[in-house]
Amino acid sequence: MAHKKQTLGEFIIENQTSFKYSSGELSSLLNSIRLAAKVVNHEVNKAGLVDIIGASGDVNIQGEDQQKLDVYANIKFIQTLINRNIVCGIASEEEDDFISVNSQDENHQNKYIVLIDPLDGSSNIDVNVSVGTIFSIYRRKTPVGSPVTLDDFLQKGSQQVAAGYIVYGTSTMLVYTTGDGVNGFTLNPAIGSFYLSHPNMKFPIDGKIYSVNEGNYTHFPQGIKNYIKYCQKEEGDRPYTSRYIGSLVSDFHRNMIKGGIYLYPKCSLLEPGKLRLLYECNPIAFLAEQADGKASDGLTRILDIQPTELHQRVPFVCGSKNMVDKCEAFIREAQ
Ligand SMILES: O=P(O)(O)OC[C@H]1O[C@](O)(COP(=O)(O)O)[C@@H](O)[C@@H]1O
Ligand SMILES: [Mg+2]
Ligand SMILES: [Mg+2]
Repeated sequence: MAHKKQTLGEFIIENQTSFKYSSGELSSLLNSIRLAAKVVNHEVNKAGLVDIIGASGDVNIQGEDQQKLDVYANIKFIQTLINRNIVCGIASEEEDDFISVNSQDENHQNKYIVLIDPLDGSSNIDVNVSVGTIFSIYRRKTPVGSPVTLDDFLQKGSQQVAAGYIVYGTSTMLVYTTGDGVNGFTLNPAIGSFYLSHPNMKFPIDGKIYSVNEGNYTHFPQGIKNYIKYCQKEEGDRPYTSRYIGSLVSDFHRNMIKGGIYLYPKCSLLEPGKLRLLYECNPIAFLAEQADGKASDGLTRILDIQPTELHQRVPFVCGSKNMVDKCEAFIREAQ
């Protein structure tokens, strides 16, 4: 059956022309991400058997203990992109600063930058719960041939040319958009190819699942507390079901398929929230909107936020449109 489905490689080439700036460069970049995803997937799948479980002993710029798999995935994605000379700059959750790739070489005509969360859901690595990788792609702003600058990375999410994630779960899937809808591909481990399994993915406009770390409830803003109470109230089609995996990619993926809302609000413990705008919220928000869902910081559309720092955090509300609208209404009301 699998052989009848289109492979990711075929899909990328076939859809190249629908891409505004189609020059083949973006296709090569997506293919490099596809390759790195397979390499990391191979390591994730045998996590219990090789020395890839646990902390690496290092701390990243966010003050978080880097897990061995964070470091491994970070190296594999960066190496794959640099070795294929396919980007001019890379930023990663696990790197303090952005990496300028060969940009001194004026012949270096590459025009794309990539921002990655190499391993999302790090707290779940050791307990065999699904984790992911998130990527976001922009055209550089600075002229080709000149060194990339921070400005190239601090672009609004609305400027993304492509975004996606890989979820390493019961099956491994790569889901992405180039601004022309969202498509999901499942890896056939026996053949080592991704096949189009979820064409044209769409958020149900409404859902019955809410995903939030309720352990932080007492620290949440009043509007969020009111919305969570609303989700739990015995009324109409409520209470909703609480589902929280603790891996943004996996919670988002489930909610996109079944209908639901994910919240990581600001709270007095974590101002202004935990998730990073550039390589978590922007790519997930781009996918959400391309799948008829919605994403904001509770008030402002995520893709309209002007970034000011590489690792800045923002509150995040994302999912089925009607549910996000409702949550935002509670936030505005409480304000
Ligand atoms: O444990 P908490 O505070 O609920 O946070 C869980 C959230 O943090 C994250 O793990 C942050 O991502 P990283 O694992 O890439 O740092 C999200 O995937 C997840 O949704
Ligand atoms: Mg993450
Ligand atoms: Mg991470």
